[in-house]
Amino acid sequence: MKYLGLTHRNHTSMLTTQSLSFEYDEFNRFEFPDLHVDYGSDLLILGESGIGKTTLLHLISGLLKPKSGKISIDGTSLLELSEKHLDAFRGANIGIVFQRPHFIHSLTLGENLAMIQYLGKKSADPIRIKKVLEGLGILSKINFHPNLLSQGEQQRAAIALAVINQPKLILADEPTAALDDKNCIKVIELLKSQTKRNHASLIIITHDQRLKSEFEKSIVLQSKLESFESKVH
Ligand SMILES: Nc1ncnc2c1ncn2[C@@H]1O[C@H](COP(=O)(O)OP(=O)(O)OP(=O)(O)O)[C@@H](O)[C@H]1O
Repeated sequence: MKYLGLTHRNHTSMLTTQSLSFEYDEFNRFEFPDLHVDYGSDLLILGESGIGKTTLLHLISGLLKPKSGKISIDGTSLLELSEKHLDAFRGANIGIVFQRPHFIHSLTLGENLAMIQYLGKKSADPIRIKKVLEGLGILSKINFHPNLLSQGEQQRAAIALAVINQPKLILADEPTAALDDKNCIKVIELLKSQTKRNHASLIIITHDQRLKSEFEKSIVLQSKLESFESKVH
């Protein structure tokens, strides 16, 4: 495995991963490059379909357990947390923009956000909900059920779900895959501005080459258990 160092290893990292490996089966084995993402920084992780991008994102968020390696987020060693504490840690510190948004369809958009506050053990904060929706240009949809939102509105609502609890780390899985160029840039700008507003760090994983020019730091996952290459533009 080849890995060219990307960011500086230091104690200011929001996220560090070390020697992460994972396997689903003998055909799907992965060794991932070490990541270092500083507080307030962005990182783009590129790679073609099937290379292991979603797997890496699920490892970083604790949804999958690695075969070996270490993950530290804001100084907490993820793999040392019990299941219960891991769920609570994720709810409070990590916001995930999933490839397909995870809404509760029987609740309105506002109620979905209130539910995430509840699950993240945050106090109910309707003012914060309105502020986030306003920042994303969808405050008028607060009382709508998610299936009544357009695709672009659903994408923005997915960002609202990820940032509502002011997570320290925002992970976005293919947030622009289904979007035209104009909306692609818009969504990236929204993710970046929401990240900045929350003083958080942002990791985007994608095969969308259009995003390359939008980020200073990027990593390319090149092939399973072979070579990973990283670049700084
Ligand atoms: N539960 C599973 N069991 C076995 N193999 C799996 C499982 N989940 C994913 N894989 C395989 O692992 C590989 C990596 O999957 P992953 O979803 O991480 O790729 P990806 O880079 O995110 O792809 P895409 O860009 O298409 O979403 C794929 O070949 C996939 O078939």
